[in-house]
Amino acid sequence: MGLENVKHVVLVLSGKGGVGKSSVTLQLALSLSQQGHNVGILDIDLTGPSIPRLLNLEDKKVRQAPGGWLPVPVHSAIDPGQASAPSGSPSNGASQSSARGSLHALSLAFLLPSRDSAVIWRGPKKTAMIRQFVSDVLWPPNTEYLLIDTPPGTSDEHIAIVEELHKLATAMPTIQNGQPHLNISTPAPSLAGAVVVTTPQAISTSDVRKELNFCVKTQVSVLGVIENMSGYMCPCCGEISNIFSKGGGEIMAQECGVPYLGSVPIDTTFGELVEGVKQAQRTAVDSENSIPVAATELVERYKDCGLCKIFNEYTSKLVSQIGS
Ligand SMILES: Nc1ncnc2c1ncn2[C@@H]1O[C@H](COP(=O)(O)OP(=O)(O)OP(=O)(O)O)[C@@H](O)[C@H]1O
Repeated sequence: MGLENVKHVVLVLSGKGGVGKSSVTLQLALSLSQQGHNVGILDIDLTGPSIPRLLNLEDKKVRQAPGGWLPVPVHSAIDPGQASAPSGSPSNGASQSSARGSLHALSLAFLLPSRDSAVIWRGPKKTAMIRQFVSDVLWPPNTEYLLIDTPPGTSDEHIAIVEELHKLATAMPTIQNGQPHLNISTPAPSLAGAVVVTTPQAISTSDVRKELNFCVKTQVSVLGVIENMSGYMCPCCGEISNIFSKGGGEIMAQECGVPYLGSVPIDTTFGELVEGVKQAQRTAVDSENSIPVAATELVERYKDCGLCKIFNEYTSKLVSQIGS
């Protein structure tokens, strides 16, 4: 069985490419971590993985441990005691930061020889890879939320991941000494549901409706729709201009009878956060955990991004919806 250490699994889906699914996954993860939760990101976009790039971790490789693959650490947890430690105390940077949970990530990109390696796989190979991602990854103990970033559409990767997660949830008891035995030391994670990302335009919402149908057919509950790139927030005055129109995601959610989480404007500070890191900062390595400084500091720098407050609100809603 896999995912023993994971409590809740959330899929991030969209019908169209480029609508900001990976960006939403990343921001949900950063925001959950800021709220003190231990988080994992599993990137199952096998042919176009974006998570390593967004995390500034493109050159990292997965390590193999006796029981499976170890996901790449992005930042470690800081407990409330450490966070409030007086300045001048022995420091790993914790005294300047508030409490937070850990963040780890896994992507096929961390297993490929180079960042330009093309993945040209037919369905069965993709399905086998997804199965391995579910069964052979050693997520750290107490991983509360595993966010799964998916490719656009409803293809092999989606069918495979949902099948595997349903299999875990309905794991049959084994027979031991002639009696049915349920191994309660390896509890199954709950498939909490899906966050569905769209942009406001009809060209995106019409494809996202298919994604919602996929959820119905595969019995995945929809936690909420996010309308991304919903207007542009002026960095000077904060005023929002509706470049790609507005409200299409909310109307679609109403018509399909699923919850609407809210909208996310286009914000240039987010682009600067993930794209604007200079090469020197990308390659500078934090000696303590051998992760690029740009990645370990991402959660702190995200606090200055205009979208941080919005995502904090949406993750709080999700956390209370998912429950314990
Ligand atoms: N709200 C936003 N404000 C500013 N930039 C954004 C926003 N959302 C996404 N972007 C930018 O848009 C681009 C596409 O986003 P992203 O890679 O998350 O899309 P995707 O839906 O995951 O794409 P794919 O088709 O690869 O699955 C990225 O450069 C990202 O930084």
